[in-house]
Amino acid sequence: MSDSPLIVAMDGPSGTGKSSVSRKLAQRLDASYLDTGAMYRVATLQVLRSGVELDDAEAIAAAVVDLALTIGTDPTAEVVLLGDEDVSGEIRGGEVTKAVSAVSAVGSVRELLVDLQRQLASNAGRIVVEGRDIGTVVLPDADVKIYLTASAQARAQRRNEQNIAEGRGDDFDAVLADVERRDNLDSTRALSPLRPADDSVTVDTSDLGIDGVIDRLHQVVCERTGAVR
Ligand SMILES: Nc1ncnc2c1ncn2[C@@H]1O[C@H](COP(=O)(O)OP(=O)(O)OP(=O)(O)O)[C@@H](O)[C@H]1O
Ligand SMILES: Nc1ccn([C@H]2C[C@H](O)[C@@H](COP(=O)(O)O)O2)c(=O)n1
Repeated sequence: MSDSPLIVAMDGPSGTGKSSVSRKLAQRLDASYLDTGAMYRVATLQVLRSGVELDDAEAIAAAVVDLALTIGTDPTAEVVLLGDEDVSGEIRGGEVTKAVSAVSAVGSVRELLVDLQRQLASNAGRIVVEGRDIGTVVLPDADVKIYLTASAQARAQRRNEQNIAEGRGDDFDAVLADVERRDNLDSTRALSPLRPADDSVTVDTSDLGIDGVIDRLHQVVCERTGAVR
């Protein structure tokens, strides 16, 4: 068991496997895990419930001022609460997924959540943090920065298989269109757009299984930190 501080920033577009592999990598590294996408999804759920228009940035900002978000950092147990309500399932649904890029493009939403992300990371000591702007904006001094990529086709296929397994239907074309739409919105927005940090290591997961990706990422962390594997 290591107790030396370690921050791993994991960024990349939707469906590259960030959540699946970050959670397992964190366990292998004896570290905490933070899913920042889940935080933007909870903010989006609150915005949707408040009924404001998604093109009204001021109203979105007002809707999240009192966001009662609780997010766990234990990689073996997902905890995502809005107030006392477990919203871990609802935030993955189609309504939130469609709206999340619009809400996450609003500056005050980002300021609120980035502050919280930095606090959680600094309290954890050892942590894997995944999102879109972790290596570039949230934790620019992270010890290791990884940028996961995969073709849009591979990502849509994975997401569609996940939808089928979870009873959310089988519509590859719609899933691919949503993946491409979110890639475009996330990488072209004015604030903290999705892009690799200059000092990140890019890992293409298109032709790797989950275990192969985790082995590769563990190797990168060991190489970058000088740890023995
Ligand atoms: N290397 C892989 N090979 C096959 N399937 C994978 C691989 N990585 C992830 N998956 C599967 O792809 C789906 C999406 O993975 P995951 O949710 O981890 O991606 P993500 O990058 O976190 O996406 P998002 O940013 O949208 O949350 C899941 O069903 C996961 O099991
Ligand atoms: N650090 C982050 C994390 C996420 N987002 C936005 C962009 C995504 O489309 C959305 C949902 O993330 P996911 O659950 O798919 O990882 O949240 C962001 O802007 N910055």
